[in-house]
Amino acid sequence: MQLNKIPATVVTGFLGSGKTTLLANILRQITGKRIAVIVNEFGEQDIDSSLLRSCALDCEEGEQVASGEDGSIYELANGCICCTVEEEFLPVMKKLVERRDDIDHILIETSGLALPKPLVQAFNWPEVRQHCTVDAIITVIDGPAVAAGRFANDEEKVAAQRLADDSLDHDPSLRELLDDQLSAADLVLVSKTDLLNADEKARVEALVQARVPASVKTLFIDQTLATDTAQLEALMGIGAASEEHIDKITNHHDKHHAEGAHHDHAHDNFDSCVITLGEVDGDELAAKLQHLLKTQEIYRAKGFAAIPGKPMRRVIQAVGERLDGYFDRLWRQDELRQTQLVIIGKTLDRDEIHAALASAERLVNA
Ligand SMILES: Nc1nc2c(ncn2[C@@H]2O[C@H](COP(=O)(O)OP(=O)(O)OP(=O)(O)O)[C@@H](O)[C@H]2O)c(=O)[nH]1
Repeated sequence: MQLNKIPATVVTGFLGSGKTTLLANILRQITGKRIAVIVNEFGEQDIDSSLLRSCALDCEEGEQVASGEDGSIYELANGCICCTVEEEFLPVMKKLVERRDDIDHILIETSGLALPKPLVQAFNWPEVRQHCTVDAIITVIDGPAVAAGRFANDEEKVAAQRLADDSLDHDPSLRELLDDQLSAADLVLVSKTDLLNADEKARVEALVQARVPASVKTLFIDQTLATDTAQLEALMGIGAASEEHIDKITNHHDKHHAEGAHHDHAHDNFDSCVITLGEVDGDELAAKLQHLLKTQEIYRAKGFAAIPGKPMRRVIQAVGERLDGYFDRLWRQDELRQTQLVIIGKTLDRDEIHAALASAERLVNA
């Protein structure tokens, strides 16, 4: 029976593309809907749920986010949601189904390295199918990163490059991840378009269009989405019932399996580490991190810094080489004032990273 199923929106997209920002905007702006949130992170520290939780509290809408015995936001243990569907995702969905009278919508953020397909297939399990439907799979892609060719060059360039030199093709695991995350999309959001000029926008659009069917819409978004309640509401009412056609979607990952090739998930090539420090000098931390972003293969860094004399915690966000920081909320009395950063990349030298960032701590203690 289709009536009264709880709609679930699955938000997917590469590391740092803007998924948590989208969820935070929805939680702040969509009032009057009780939204349950499931987040899954790659990396051993749940930064996103902390950001979302503080956003949900800011909203002063206690009822807005469905509250569960383990809090309003369900965190799935580290790693990749698509590999742990049965052990982790299904039990959470069963809990939500039990509480279905208190929930109007479910928002699911996959880790930046996950494929949405196995997760959406879980909506066809009898216990879930009866009560929930996937309203849409929304794939967020980082406009500036795609425009810069981080995942794949536009088709003409790729063809020309292949002719010239096979080795010039981009990291195939990133290209395949982009393809696979796009192949499942019911809607594509190109984020950070405030950082794109018209040519770059056109390039990104062409690249997306080459990878999704004509029926899949692409929307360009920027920070103005934060207050565009009508648009945010529209994103949650797409009605795609994605679980009904998910099996038909083919992707590189399934193809490799079908060919019997030994092929790991994209995330198997990625490393992550957590750096924990005490209070740090904010400028020194930024300078050292900026240097590391240039010299190590770091795709993503995020976390919180404790700055001496500052009553608020500082959020640290890095995507590629772009580093950003802002104070989000007061440190709570029961919280340890410490600095904690999750770093995600390839072949990371944890000791070098720790030593570099620890100089920001030494400066405070000097
Ligand atoms: N300039 C600009 N920055 C943005 C926009 N959307 C997100 N960002 C920034 O991009 C960075 C990453 O955003 P997140 O929303 O945390 O990305 P994510 O996809 O959740 O990241 P992971 O969970 O680590 O995969 C943050 O510093 C955001 O502030 C945008 O529209 N414009």
